[in-house]
Amino acid sequence: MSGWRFDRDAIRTFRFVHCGFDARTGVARLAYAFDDGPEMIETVTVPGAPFALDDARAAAAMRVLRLLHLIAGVSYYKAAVPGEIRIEGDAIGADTAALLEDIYVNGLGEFAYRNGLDLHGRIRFPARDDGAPVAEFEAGVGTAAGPGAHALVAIGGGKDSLVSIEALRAAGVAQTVSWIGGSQLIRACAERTGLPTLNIGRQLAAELFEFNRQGAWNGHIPVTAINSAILAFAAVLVGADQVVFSNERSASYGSLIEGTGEVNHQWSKGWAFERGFGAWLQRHAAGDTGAGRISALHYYSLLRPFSELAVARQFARSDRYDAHFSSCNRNFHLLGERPVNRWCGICPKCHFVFLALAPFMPKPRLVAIFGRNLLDDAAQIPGYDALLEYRDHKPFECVGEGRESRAAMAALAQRPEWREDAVVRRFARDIAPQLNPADLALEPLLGIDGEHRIPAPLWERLHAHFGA
Ligand SMILES: CC(=O)N[C@H]1[C@@H](OP(=O)(O)OP(=O)(O)OC[C@H]2O[C@@H](n3ccc(=O)[nH]c3=O)[C@H](O)[C@@H]2O)O[C@H](CO)[C@@H](O)[C@@H]1O[C@H](C)C(=O)N[C@@H](C)C(=O)N[C@@H](CCC(=O)O)C(=O)O
Ligand SMILES: Nc1ncnc2c1ncn2[C@@H]1O[C@H](COP(=O)(O)OP(=O)(O)OP(=O)(O)O)[C@@H](O)[C@H]1O
Repeated sequence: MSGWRFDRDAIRTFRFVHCGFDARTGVARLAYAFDDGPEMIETVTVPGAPFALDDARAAAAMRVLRLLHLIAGVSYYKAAVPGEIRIEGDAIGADTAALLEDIYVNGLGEFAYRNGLDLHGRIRFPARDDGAPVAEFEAGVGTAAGPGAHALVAIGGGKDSLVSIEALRAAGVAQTVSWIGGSQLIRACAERTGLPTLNIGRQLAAELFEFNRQGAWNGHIPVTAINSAILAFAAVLVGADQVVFSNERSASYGSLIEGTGEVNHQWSKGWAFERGFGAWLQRHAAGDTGAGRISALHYYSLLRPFSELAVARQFARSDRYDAHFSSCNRNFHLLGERPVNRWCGICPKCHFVFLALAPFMPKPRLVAIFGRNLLDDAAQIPGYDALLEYRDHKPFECVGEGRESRAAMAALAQRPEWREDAVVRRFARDIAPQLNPADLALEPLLGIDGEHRIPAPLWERLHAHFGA
């Protein structure tokens, strides 16, 4: 509407206006608006069009697209966090509303904390009255990944997804390495795998950036939830029966903030999201329990049973990606600058990944990857203190638990090649004496956890690969 001005405090309603998919072009359009303001249209482009979908697949695609529309709305909703959410068109069920409330409240946890907002009780998705909530439906999880399975595997350019890709390769699962957005770094890693690739386009509505300039609320959003929904939608279109992410056990634990409690930057990488989202797909898109469902659509994280340290150990077993990968998030901005040499060397992810790999890699190899030794630079001590949860909380980033950082540092303090380095020496002198030595052992943190959604036959085949 011409003349409409963005005023975050005056906005009352966030509207999910409509969503649609053109099977001839592969373009999905997701439309949102505040009050009677202009439509904000995000597009997602899946290569491989035109798509010829039978009735069941077309119906499943529309259901997953609808969920994608509702999840991706979080980027726009956050700009004003109005008190009312309105969904135009068909009403959603109570279980979908509950999943969305979970994603918005927890996925915007860091955003709310940093902006001094309280979203609890504020975010309500209107739902039709379904009667009793639908029971959790996990059927089929244990039977997938047999012959004929085809996985879309998310790749993020870092170590985690590369560990999963190599594990699936070893297990003989057909996989398409898939990513969202235009990152050249991710493309280089994907090409290095030598496997088929799928690069999905995503364009945020230009209005959002304009609203940001006009004073919108801004902050972290649950990007893994959005990427998961995009890949689930793509899986239905291309006929894949699995969507595989690489979120480790450690992702389920947030930063403990005094006076606030736990705030998890990476909530949508955690177990609670995986369970809820995976069960929703099973219930609404897959299974032969009703008309218009495809036979299977399994969503799981292959690394859920492992800690960050266990994943780092696994990654260190091969040097295939040393010259290509980076976990530094500064590579992935939509706008603005990127680090020149893949690792900025000063952010929490660079700090953590260097530390997590150090116990498992020859020192010269690690220093060659990063182009410098982060543990022999006294200027990095405050960054490492936060990782160690020493006089600071764990950073709002995708890093391992404090106990993992402390155990890795303690292991290095025993190694002649590391113990004289500035950050390690300072840990051994000032921090370790205050800790219980029994809590600093590395080995117990490398164990496998039973909580995961990996299909049972696949998990059995993976045991040998992971040396379990
Ligand atoms: C690359 C990055 O870390 N970006 C975070 C940063 O955003 P910034 O403003 O510096 O730049 P851009 O990423 O270019 O974004 C520009 C604006 O666009 C909006 N926006 C972007 C993507 C989106 O999906 N929705 C959006 O609304 C937003 O208004 C931006 O200002 O700081 C932001 C605020 O804290 C973060 O939200 C940005 O994080 C990105 C969404 C992102 O993709 N981050 C991943 C690298 C990331 O954090 N991955 C985690 C997974 C965490 C999770 O799932 O929650 C990981 O490494 O494991
Ligand atoms: N652009 C993207 N498109 C699709 N999936 C992505 C994208 N970025 C990240 N992911 C996926 O999201 C999950 C979390 O990302 P994360 O950054 O932790 O993993 P990574 O890049 O594989 O490893 P690292 O932790 O070393 O950065 C992973 O499964 C990753 O594959």
